[in-house]
Amino acid sequence: MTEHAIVADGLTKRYAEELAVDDLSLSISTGSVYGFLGPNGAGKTTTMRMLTTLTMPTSGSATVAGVDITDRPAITERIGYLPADPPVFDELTGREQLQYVARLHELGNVDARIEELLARFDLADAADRRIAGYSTGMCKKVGVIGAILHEPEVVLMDEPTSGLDPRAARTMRDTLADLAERDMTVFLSTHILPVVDELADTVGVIDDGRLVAEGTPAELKRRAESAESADLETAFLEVTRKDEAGAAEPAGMGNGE
Ligand SMILES: Nc1ncnc2c1ncn2[C@@H]1O[C@H](COP(=O)(O)OP(=O)(O)OP(=O)(O)O)[C@@H](O)[C@H]1O
Repeated sequence: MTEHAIVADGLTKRYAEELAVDDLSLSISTGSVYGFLGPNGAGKTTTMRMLTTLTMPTSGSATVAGVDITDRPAITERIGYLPADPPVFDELTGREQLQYVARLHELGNVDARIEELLARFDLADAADRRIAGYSTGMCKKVGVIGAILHEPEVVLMDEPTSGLDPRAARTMRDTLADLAERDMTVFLSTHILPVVDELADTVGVIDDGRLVAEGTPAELKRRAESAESADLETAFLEVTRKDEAGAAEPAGMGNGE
């Protein structure tokens, strides 16, 4: 196992005039939970899509689980990805969808693990109904189970708790904590800051495609100007605050000193 589960070096993605991700470098320790925050349109999904081989960087490089992101087959085996809208087939049942995922990963018989995960996410009763009749949250749960079924080394999740009711969101947070306990690296993008505050070892804040702050949740809170009562939301608002020219101020970037 490599010391760093995710390493990005100058990762950049340009869409025509839009510089979606700008010279992003990351070094994320194996077994840690990394909370990736940023305003709408900051470049979070684009970053995750590059790290999961779904889109090619314009320049820069990265490895995930020790594999270069140009090696799609090897990466696919080692990572799990939950996009904001999980890719599920409406015509399948939840159980069939997960059996399909198991076949894609050539997992052999994982029926017991599927049952256990369905039960954990309170989906056992719906497992034999077609996904077409599922709610948004139920689809999300199937997507989550599909992303972790093959016990990947690194799991990247885009808004894993959005659309989940409070009990399911709790289960999701417990599951993510449990995965990290088992040395899986979790890269988590969300707008729900308490989730990051609770789970993340390190937080990175991206704004206009650039990493504008990075540190532990406690460090980011300490660096907020109103440090006395600062929470992660205050810290987030400060590091993503725009100056008059509209550029993010580089406040808060550093090594915590
Ligand atoms: N396929 C694409 N073609 C052109 N522009 C794109 C494409 N995908 C993303 N962008 C642009 O890149 C920028 C970053 O988008 P991205 O989806 O990565 O942001 P995000 O941080 O995930 O936002 P949100 O929090 O709203 O999901 C945005 O300006 C977006 O319009």
